[in-house]
Amino acid sequence: MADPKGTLGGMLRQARDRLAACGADDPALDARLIVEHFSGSSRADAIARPEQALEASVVQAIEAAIVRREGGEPVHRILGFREFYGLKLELSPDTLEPRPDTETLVDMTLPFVRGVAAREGVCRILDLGTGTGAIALALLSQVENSMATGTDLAEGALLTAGKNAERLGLGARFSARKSNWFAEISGRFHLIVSNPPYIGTKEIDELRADVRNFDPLLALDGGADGLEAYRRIAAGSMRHLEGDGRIALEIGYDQKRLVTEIFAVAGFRLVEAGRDLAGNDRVLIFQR
Ligand SMILES: C[S@@+](CC[C@H](N)C(=O)[O-])C[C@H]1O[C@@H](n2cnc3c(N)ncnc32)[C@H](O)[C@@H]1O
Repeated sequence: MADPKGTLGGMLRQARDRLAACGADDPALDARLIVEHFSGSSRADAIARPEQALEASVVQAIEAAIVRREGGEPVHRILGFREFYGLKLELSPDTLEPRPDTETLVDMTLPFVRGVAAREGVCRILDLGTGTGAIALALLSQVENSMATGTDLAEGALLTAGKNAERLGLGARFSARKSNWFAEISGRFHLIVSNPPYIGTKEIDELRADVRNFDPLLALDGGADGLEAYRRIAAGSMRHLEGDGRIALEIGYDQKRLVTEIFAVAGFRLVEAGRDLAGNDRVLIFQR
């Protein structure tokens, strides 16, 4: 009989037990993601053929991934990709790992993007701080007559976003541009979206270790009170938004009132607010 450590089922059990012992939030899921990724197997394989033998190099790669996970590295950082809105997005050290909560922002803006695309023939989107390209690419994947510019200050993020767009067949409708918020942007857009850094500088140390140690600081640090990016985005939006355009923002759970005030001073009113999967205030949509 094959050494159970070298079989698909045995490896899954071993990975799950080790990750449970180190306190991972969801050891069964992490084990499955790691084993499937490095062995090229599927969930169905694990059910139908648990005795399937794994090559020594595959066992080694899985072992190495488990050690990284035991050390606190998030599972998607180890795999190098994360699913967002049904899209497989490559990650890099310069990109935030896109979060399921951000899908709320995509859900809430899709009807507007569809409406503009149907009415005007095209919807132009600006995604400020695009990271992996998550928000822009999700919208482009859902609405054919749309195009997006994704900006970031991190060149590594722009490279990754561009690669994601190409791999997903969205490259012709996505352009990545290095810009400090609006600094290098010209023209007007129907929709400005952003999930900017919104954690106050002093609160960064209090974040969970897996966020603090593996998401890039540039993606997290929103300045002294966490609101610096919103001030910059509010200040530039009037010049870059079409007359009947919308601004859709992800916010921290306690920032709704303050961000609404910042945009009111810049001439925008709140037209919609949404909560995330846990019921926290998470998305604000503004227009003139
Ligand atoms: C919270 S992450 C969001 C990434 C992505 N949009 C998402 O939702 O997964 C914020 C992004 O803003 C970028 N960023 C930070 N400061 C910036 C600036 N001054 N100008 C443009 N982008 C900036 C970061 O590099 C990071 O990619």
